[in-house]
Amino acid sequence: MNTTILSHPIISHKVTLLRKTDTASKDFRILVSEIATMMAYEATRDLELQDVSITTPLQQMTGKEIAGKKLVLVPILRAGLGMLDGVLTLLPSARVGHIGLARDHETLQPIKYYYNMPKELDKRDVLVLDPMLATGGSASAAIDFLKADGCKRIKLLCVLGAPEGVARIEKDHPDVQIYIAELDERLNEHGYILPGLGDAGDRIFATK
Ligand SMILES: O=P(O)(O)OC[C@H]1O[C@H](OP(=O)(O)OP(=O)(O)O)[C@H](O)[C@@H]1O
Ligand SMILES: O=c1cc[nH]c(=O)[nH]1
Ligand SMILES: [Mg+2]
Repeated sequence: MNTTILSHPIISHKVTLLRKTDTASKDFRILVSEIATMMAYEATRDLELQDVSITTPLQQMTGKEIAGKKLVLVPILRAGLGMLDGVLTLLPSARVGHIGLARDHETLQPIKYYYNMPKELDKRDVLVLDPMLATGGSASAAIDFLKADGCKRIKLLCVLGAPEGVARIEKDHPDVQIYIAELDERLNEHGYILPGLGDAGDRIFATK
């Protein structure tokens, strides 16, 4: 299984606050960002290190630093933008690409309306950011576009995942490592995650 469910009391506490109907957009944004920082911490556990010679105030030593390859963060618009600053807190030198996708309300198919990536994607590791993995259609399409651009190492970070979405990514993209904060129960007839948190984009940007 390529899916890691982050199991941490602080994350659970923050996800519960996110889910509550009466959590205002201002607080919702802060919580998504904080959860994203913690998810990025877990998703970067295997970053390559290299030795570096440094001098402390007392002596010389060989320390460790992150080896050269720059990461690319790819939020799926809109809701993925809510995770971006939180991940950049941990990885301030990362490059950022954007994919705009909106689910058609009837068919639930993702419609692409924007795509802009940094150069040399084939040489970089990519973290795709989207708080919601529902049917998995949007994340799967985003990963298709990135692979078509040469990406070889992709991780997907989502706050909530439905079993249907996790299964879809594991089937379409078995090479992609998935990180979710919590695995929910199922989708409803409109493709919303249950118990879920509603429409993440609308809650982040106060559009409803
Ligand atoms: O797994 P799926 O079934 O594809 O659903 C998940 C997608 O739906 C939401 O985006 P939405 O289409 O609502 O766009 P928004 O971020 O602009 O609100 C969410 O942020 C994901 O991108
Ligand atoms: O529950 C869901 C499903 C898709 N997109 C959302 O924002 N929420
Ligand atoms: Mg939305």
